[in-house]
Amino acid sequence: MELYVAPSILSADFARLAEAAQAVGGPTGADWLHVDVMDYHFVPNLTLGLPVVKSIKASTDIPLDCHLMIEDPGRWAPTYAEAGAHNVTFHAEATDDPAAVGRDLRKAGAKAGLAIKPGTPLEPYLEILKNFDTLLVMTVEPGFGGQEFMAEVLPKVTEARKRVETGHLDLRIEVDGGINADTIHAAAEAGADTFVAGSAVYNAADPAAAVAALRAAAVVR
Ligand SMILES: O=C(CO)[C@H](O)[C@H](O)COP(=O)(O)O
Repeated sequence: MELYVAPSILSADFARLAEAAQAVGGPTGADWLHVDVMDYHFVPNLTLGLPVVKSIKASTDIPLDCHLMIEDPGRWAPTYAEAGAHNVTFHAEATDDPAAVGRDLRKAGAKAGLAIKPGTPLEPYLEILKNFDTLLVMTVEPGFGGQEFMAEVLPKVTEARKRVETGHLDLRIEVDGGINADTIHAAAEAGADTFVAGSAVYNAADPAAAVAALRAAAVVR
């Protein structure tokens, strides 16, 4: 599967989000633009919501990868699909019926993503992965950028990759948190194909070049 790099605008200047999107554009730039939505309840941080997602959508052609770190995703996730997000990912821990939310997202016109925190096992969700287009395995505790990569989470990525192969699933396996030039290869070797990177992209002098370098570093030979 083609490797995707998704810069996280959590590490960009929130007063200049259109510029942040433009900074990672171009033929070797971002495959998706990762937009972290936080509500002060599911995680101890607050970022942005629907009006800002709509404005970002209007400012770029890069497909938006919205990561909802919010409570009650059954109520809110489809509204991000209606706002034009390409991919809407919510947390398994935030709902009793993640498969239903995944189905609703597809009905609303988005790709559906299921996220799990570092301490959440994958096993209870293996049988519902057919309702999703992306599995997001968090490699830090959700809430903040700039944290250290948790390599101990990678066996879940490998387990997911095995299920994709044995179950012939059309599922991207995304990792998010602490992804940089030193950690991306281990995540790719474990089976990830989609890589969110915030500080490694937006703290770089040339964010688009940083995206291309990350993609190159992820290649498993
Ligand atoms: O979901 C997130 C935090 O909850 C961010 O996307 C993630 O942490 C990216 O930042 P960095 O690459 O700096 O770790």
